[in-house]
Amino acid sequence: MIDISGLSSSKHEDRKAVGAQIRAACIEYGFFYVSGHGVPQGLMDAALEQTRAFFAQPDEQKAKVARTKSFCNRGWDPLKAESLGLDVPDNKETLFLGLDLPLDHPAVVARRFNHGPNQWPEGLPGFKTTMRAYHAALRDVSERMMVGLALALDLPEDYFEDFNDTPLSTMRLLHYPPQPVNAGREQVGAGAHTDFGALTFLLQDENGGLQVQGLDGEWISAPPIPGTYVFNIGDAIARWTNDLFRSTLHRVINVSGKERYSVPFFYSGNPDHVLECLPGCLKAGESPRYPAVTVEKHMQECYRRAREAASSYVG
Ligand SMILES: O=C(O)CCC(=O)C(=O)O
Ligand SMILES: [Fe+2]
Repeated sequence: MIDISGLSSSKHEDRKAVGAQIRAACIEYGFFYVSGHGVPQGLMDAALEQTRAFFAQPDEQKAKVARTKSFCNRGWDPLKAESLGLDVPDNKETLFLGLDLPLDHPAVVARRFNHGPNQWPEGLPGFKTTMRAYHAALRDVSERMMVGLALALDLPEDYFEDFNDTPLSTMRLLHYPPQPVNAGREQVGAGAHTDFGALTFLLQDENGGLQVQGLDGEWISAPPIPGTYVFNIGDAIARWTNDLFRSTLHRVINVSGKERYSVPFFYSGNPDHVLECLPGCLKAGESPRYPAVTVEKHMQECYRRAREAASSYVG
């Protein structure tokens, strides 16, 4: 558990102390809980409440905002439309939201990957206002966390300022129906995967089900701790740090017997930003493992791989 409130301190040593904790956790696990993030509890609760309300609607209603109607990957995917483990379909349904940009925004006109407007469901009072406020709050926390990462890597605190410009920042509302305790391989809420982008902040309800792979391959439960986020870094940061920081496998198996809801927020940064080995990440004698690539290209590659795997069993 890392309390990141020190990142907002006026004292450099307070900020640096948080950076040191982030460094240690990212090297060892790539996963930790975050407290002191400043997102009001009421907003976290409201985001989950609205998520339940969205999925409680009949499928015909949800299909009005189907992801297939969006050019920028926003909208609803029904149950079993995705396979994060790249083998069996995930027992979950999802609504993709993101930075809500109008059609005439330069990044949308230029067709930057995944940039564009959200599809907002109708007939859910407070849904749009809540989700917009939640997205803005998580964008703010993400910017602070990028300062934490800069400190963790002994870089200037404003090192990632460009990265934060018009960021790819996807929010997924997720609904996992219950599955049996002895669920076989065919039944997983979300198959084992690493996240594609830079940062993930996971808001989950009280039912649990997230598991993170430990160093010797065992699955460790990451149950909800009220008021906190489960945080992890994704493949972009692993790539950027030449795998000094770990992008760790995780999965979801909902054996609570109840409907489970969660809202991960994925922060991947400005599509034009170039991911290349960061200063200070090479050990003696090591050279960069990955060629430089833009965020956009990196994300497109990750999506393409997932899509190809999914199309092998979905219609
Ligand atoms: O729902 C969760 O707890 C985790 C979801 C997840 O790992 C993902 O969507 O990438
Ligand atoms: Fe994930």
